[in-house]
Amino acid sequence: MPSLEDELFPSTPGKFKIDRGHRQFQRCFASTSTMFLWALFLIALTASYLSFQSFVHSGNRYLTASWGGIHWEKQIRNSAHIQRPAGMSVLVTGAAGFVGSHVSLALKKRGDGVVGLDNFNNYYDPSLKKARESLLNRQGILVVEGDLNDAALLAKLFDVVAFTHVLHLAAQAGVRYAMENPGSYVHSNVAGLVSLLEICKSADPQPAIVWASSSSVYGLNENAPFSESDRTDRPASLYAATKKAGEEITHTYNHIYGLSITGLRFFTVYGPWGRPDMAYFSFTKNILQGKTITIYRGKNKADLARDFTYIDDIVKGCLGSLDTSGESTGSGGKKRGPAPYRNFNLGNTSPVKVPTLVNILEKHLRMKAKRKIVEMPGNGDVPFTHANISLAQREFGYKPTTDLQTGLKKFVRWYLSYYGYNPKDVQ
Ligand SMILES: O=C(O)[C@H]1O[C@H](OP(=O)(O)OP(=O)(O)OC[C@H]2O[C@@H](n3ccc(=O)[nH]c3=O)[C@H](O)[C@@H]2O)[C@H](O)[C@@H](O)[C@@H]1O
Repeated sequence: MPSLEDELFPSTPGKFKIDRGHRQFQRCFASTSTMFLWALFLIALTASYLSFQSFVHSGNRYLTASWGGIHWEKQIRNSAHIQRPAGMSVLVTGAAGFVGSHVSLALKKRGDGVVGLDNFNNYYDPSLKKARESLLNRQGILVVEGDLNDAALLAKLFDVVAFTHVLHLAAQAGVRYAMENPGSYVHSNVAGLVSLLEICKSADPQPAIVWASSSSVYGLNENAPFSESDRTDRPASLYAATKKAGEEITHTYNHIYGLSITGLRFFTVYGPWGRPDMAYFSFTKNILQGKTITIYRGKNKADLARDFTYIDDIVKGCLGSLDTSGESTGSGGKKRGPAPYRNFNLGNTSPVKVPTLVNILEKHLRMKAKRKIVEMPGNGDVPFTHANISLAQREFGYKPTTDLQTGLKKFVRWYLSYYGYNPKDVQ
């Protein structure tokens, strides 16, 4: 009997004499077998294509990912190592940021373990973030480069270290930039937050979470000073709206999964190593360069005012919040009982008008500002902020001690040395 191969590609046509019925049967059999073979061939081809694709995909991840591996895991463990009795191991998101870098150093200094996470985006000069990272590295703190939305990376970090706390400071900050790039606020402050909470809720043990909300949640609130019990349902900017959303989102994770949550409403934080996008920082730069600064003014020519809060006071507030956070009650995605849910104002309690801020800078810089006063554009700004801090005072003894004069003096000194000015030429 001819082989199937012979039947498909006969080497000598007409070699076999077969009757009609038999031939028809053979043709039919041959075409079924052919189809079967083709099908097999196609399945094999598809399977090898798919496995090749998955190899390329995972290979890419290993080739391009800046994280993973035994050495990397060892670095993470060392960085998270606790060096005091009853200390904590804290994952600090936004660790190369202004507040993140200061609190990371304070935690490490008192013997807590710290691992940083930061995506080093270019919202403002990333070299400043890298400089802050170098400071942290020198104190034995590792900052992992990665985004909150990278669930695989977050899961890996929790695989390697059973963090007791997460200090979540990574965010798209800035009130007015939200009109230029709204998507970045949703990406970091909403999607990124949920991505982080998903990992935290599934972790076993679950960490307690302290995170950065904002004084901007008070929006158009007119009760002064602002209390945590005041309305926060009238945000004036998309930035504020995403922070308010964060407060609601964290509430659901507290309610469903038993995560301990503390939201901190920061009031216009300033100081050394600060954010170049903020007014006190850009005013300093422009005054030094002899450029005009724009000062916004509210309705009826009323000056705008902010409850400017010095970074060292904020650091104390963050530490106090972490120390009193209480524990998450769930594990592996299951709630076992109610857990704390708190929101605190961290402000200075003494608002200062923006033109007064400029006067103070002029004094420390010994230079006159070229001022241009313009009506506040409808860009998300609120006329004033003023914190009532009695809740934080009661809960963890929060008491700001640095006034704007003193704080700006320290900032200016840092600014001049960081950017290489000779203070004598200026002051
Ligand atoms: O407290 C907060 O919740 C917020 O504080 C700051 O937001 P903001 O108070 O607007 O701080 P700046 O951007 O430094 O502005 C301070 C004041 O200077 C004014 N300003 C700003 C820029 C400018 O060119 N001219 C000017 O007069 C603003 O209108 C505002 O009244 C931060 O940028 C936010 O990330 C933070 O969440």
